[in-house]
Amino acid sequence: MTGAILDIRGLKKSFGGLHVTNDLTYAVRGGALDAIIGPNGAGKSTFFNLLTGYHRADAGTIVFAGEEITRAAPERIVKLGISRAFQVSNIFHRMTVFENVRTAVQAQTGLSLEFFRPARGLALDQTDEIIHQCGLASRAGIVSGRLSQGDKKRLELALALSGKPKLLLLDEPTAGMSREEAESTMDLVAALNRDLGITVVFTEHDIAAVFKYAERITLLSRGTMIVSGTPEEIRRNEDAQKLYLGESIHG
Ligand SMILES: Nc1ncnc2c1ncn2[C@@H]1O[C@H](COP(=O)(O)OP(=O)(O)OP(=O)(O)O)[C@@H](O)[C@H]1O
Repeated sequence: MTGAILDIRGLKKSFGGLHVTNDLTYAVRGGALDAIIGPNGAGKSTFFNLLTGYHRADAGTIVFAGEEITRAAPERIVKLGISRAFQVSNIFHRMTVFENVRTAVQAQTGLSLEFFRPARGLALDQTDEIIHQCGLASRAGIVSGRLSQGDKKRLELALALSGKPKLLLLDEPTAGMSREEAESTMDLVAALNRDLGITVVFTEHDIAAVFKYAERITLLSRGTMIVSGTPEEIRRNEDAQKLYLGESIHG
């Protein structure tokens, strides 16, 4: 793919005898907002674990922004610009929204705010900016444990932004949300993609969100890519219908 920010060829990973990632070739255009779908156990999380260096591939290559990262350590991959917002929350629930984001920004800069005043000012500016970008300004002083599900997801996105990512990986960003919260969360993801130019790849079981927001959809099953295309192409694809979508998108 020309203009690909992520280029994956022949990626393989097995656990015991189970081929969880099975000769996967996949590319993402810089600036894209793409979805990965598939049944439970299809290998979506494992794929993200390989991308972030949490698991080591058995074979194949992963190239990100022109650099091979197949065997890179997680810290190196984060530094190069891949950030992941987890399905399971990363938030410190007793801290306020502001304190959570400031802590993440501070961890990213690696400087102590207590001893280095210019760094402190920069970190506070960046904290404010991220809180605004994520629509959390009116929640900045609230203890994070008290946030609604939708606002918790906004905070997770804010924490992911602290690393100034080029590529954001989202595990089921609308899991456990009402329809309104899901829409509002995906509107924010789309805004971060459009306004900040961050490439986004998200996994999702919420098919309505996938078809509304994704520019390209890739269906995985048993660790293999079954089909990848525009929402319209996936909607019309017989394998996608048979393996995953069933009747759910006809209406
Ligand atoms: N560390 C591991 N050791 C052994 N098996 C694993 C490991 N991680 C994942 N698996 C297996 O790999 C398969 C794919 O799991 P994975 O979590 O990647 O799927 P998924 O598509 O993300 O599923 P879901 O939609 O339920 O989140 C499953 O059969 C799982 O049990």
